[in-house]
Amino acid sequence: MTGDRRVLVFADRPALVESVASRFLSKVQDLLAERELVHVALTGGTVGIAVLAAVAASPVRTSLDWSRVHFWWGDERWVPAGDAERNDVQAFEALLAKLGLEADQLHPFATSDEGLTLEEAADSAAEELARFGTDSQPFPTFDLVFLGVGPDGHVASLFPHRSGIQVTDRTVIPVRNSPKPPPERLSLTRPVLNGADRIWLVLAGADKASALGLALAGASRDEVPVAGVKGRLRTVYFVDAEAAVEVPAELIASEY
Ligand SMILES: O=C1O[C@H](COP(=O)(O)O)[C@@H](O)[C@H](O)[C@H]1O
Repeated sequence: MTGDRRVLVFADRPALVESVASRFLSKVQDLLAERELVHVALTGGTVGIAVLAAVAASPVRTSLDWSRVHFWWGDERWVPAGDAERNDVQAFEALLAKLGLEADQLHPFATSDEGLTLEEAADSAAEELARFGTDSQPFPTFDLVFLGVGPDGHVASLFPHRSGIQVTDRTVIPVRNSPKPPPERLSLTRPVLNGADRIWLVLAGADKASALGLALAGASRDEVPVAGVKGRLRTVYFVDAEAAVEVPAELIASEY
C-alpha cells in the first residue's frame, strides 16, 4: 500500500523551511496542471506555520491559481473563533489571508463558540469530508498532507498511548484530556491521513530527535504515533540536523 519513504536533512530550521516552502509551491503548480482541484491538509505547530509564512513571502506565490486549491486541517484546538491558539487562525495570518480564497475553499473545523458539542463538531467535520469523498471512501484523497510532529511523537492530535491513533471506523475524532494544551481538540484519523497521496512531515529541533529516531527504527504507532503515518505515494520527513541525530543513516538523503 505504501509508497516511497525518505528523510531529507537540512543544516538548520531556516534552510528546512525555505526548501519545504519552495517544494510546496512547485508541487501545487504541478498538481494544478494535472487536475481541476488540489486538496491540501495543513498542520499547526512551529515549523508548519513557518513554512506557510515562507510560502507567503515567496515571489512565486502570486503565479499560482489558488482558486483551485482547497485547504483543510489535520487537527484543531477546541477554542473560540479567532483564538490565536487555533491552527486555522495561525495559517490564515501566515498565508491564507494573502491568497484571495473563497470561503468554499476553506474547510476549518468548527470553533468552540459555535454552539456545537465537541462530538457534534467531529461529526460535522466528518460530513464536510464526506462531501468531497469518493465512491470508495467518505473523505477526499488529499494530494498533500502536512504534519508537524510533537516531541512525544504525536501527529495531528493523535497522541501516544491514546486510542485515537488506532481509530479506523471514524474519519474525525474528538480528543479530550490532550496531554498538550488545550485539552480538547479535533483530529483527522489515521485512515484519512494515510489515504493522502503524499505526507510531508516537518520537524526541527533536538527535542524531536528521540521520537523521530524511534519511529524510523520501527517503534509502534501506539508508542510514537508518527510511526503510523504513511502516504500512498510518498512520505517525506523534512528535518533539521538537530532533529535528525537518531535517524538511521541509511534512510538519510542529505540536502545541505
Ligand atoms: O498541537 C499541535 O502540535 C503539533 C506539533 O507542534 P510543534 O510546535 O511541536 O511543531 C502540530 O503538528 C499539531 O498540528 C498541533 O495541533
